[in-house]
Amino acid sequence: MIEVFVSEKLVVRVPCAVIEHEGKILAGQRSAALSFPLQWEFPGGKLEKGETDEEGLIREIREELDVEIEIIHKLPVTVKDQGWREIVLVPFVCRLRSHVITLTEHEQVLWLNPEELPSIDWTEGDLNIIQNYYDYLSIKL
Ligand SMILES: Nc1nc2c([nH]c(=O)n2[C@@H]2O[C@H](COP(=O)(O)OP(=O)(O)OP(=O)(O)O)[C@@H](O)[C@H]2O)c(=O)[nH]1
Repeated sequence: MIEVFVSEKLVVRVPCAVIEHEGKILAGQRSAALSFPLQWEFPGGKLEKGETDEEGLIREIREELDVEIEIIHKLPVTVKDQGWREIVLVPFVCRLRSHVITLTEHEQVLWLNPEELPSIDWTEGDLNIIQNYYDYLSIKL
């Protein structure tokens, strides 16, 4: 895991994936045993030493969902202040390269239409990601 102290605050970089498949987007429900239990997130996680955002994301998605992804587009970074640390969320629009998902960490996943995304209880900061994803879709269309 890469952690950097800036002005005494821990900064943690977390690449995460907005995975598109057949017009829907994957949301993952965090485990009841983790921080922010049962809230929804875009799968991903903290970087390991020496990894780029893209390498870390591909590894995390393999570990969490047992699938391969193709990274399509980087969305703007969203910073989430948790008081004692800052989470720097680095979202990427991705597509599946393999299709059988096996969950190793999440309680469940949902495939949602883009307009359904705000209807579930996301971890704080993710609504920014959703808005940035909408902006990306509007430019793309
Ligand atoms: N993967 C992911 N993490 C997110 C999102 N939004 C968000 O705030 N986070 C936070 O970023 C951190 C990601 O770390 P992680 O995936 O290794 O999860 P973790 O529970 O083991 O970490 P933690 O115990 O340090 O909080 C978590 O604190 C998680 O709550 C998101 O959309 N995707």
